[in-house]
Amino acid sequence: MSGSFGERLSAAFERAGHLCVGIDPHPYLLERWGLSDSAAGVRDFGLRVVDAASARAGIVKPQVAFYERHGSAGFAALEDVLAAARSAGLLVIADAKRGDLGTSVEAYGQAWLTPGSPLEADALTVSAFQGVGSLEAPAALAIAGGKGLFVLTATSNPESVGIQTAVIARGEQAGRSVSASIVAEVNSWNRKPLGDIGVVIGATVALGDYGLSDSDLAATPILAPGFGHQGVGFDALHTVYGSAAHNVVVSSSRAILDAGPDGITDVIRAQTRQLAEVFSA
Ligand SMILES: O=c1ccn([C@@H]2O[C@H](COP(=O)(O)O)[C@@H](O)[C@H]2O)c(=O)[nH]1
Repeated sequence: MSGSFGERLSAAFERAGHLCVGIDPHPYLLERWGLSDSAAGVRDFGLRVVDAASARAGIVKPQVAFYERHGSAGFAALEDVLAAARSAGLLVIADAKRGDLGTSVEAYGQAWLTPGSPLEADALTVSAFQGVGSLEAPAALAIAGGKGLFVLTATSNPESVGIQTAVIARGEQAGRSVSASIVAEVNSWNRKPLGDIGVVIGATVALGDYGLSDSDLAATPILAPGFGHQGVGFDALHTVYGSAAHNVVVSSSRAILDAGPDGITDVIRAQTRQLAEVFSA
């Protein structure tokens, strides 16, 4: 592995496009895939998705919660899925949404972003509820080691609107929305053309409602759930993200996984093609 996370993400976009295949072994999907709702089932599911994604997409995003359901055996399964994805040359975003402060959040960073660690991924989703500054240690670790973070900023779920559009009352970010303050602070860690510390901005949101504009995101990687099962079509990409669309990791889980083990390769191929058309239009 060489280069910064931003460089590796740009290379993945260039090589394989912007699709990020979600690895979300929901119980209903395990049943549909003929697998048991067990650690062995989620392991098999993850490995099959990795196999289908490799050579057809550049990025995968395992949803850690579905592995954590199975305790230590689930984490062992996840370790195998992460290792298989990375050795297949896929960029891996662990969707674990970790957040804390001081040495505790530093330990989360070490768990997911240290080269050679059992749960090594290329990037980790994190929460800034304790302040973006609380993420300093994992951000420094990521930047030093060629890894990335994606900070929850304007999430795709409707329940988030109140808290994420709330206006900051005190401190250096006073007057900005919570989302805009997260973007401003994250950007202080980023360098052009594409930084290592990204944000999660769902495809279901309108940037303006959050006090954001596409020009704020010129060098910021954007992890974008909300496509497919949550209702947004790929053709909305430029409308939602404007000039920042070229930085978007287009996350799609159930809209791919619903195809089952026999249909998944065709769906990944089709979604990759659709996205390439959106970017070339
Ligand atoms: O704002 C957010 C942040 C994360 N997610 C996660 O992305 C996938 C979406 O799955 P779909 O099946 O494509 O809807 C899932 O793992 C969520 O936990 C999100 O949806 N929104």
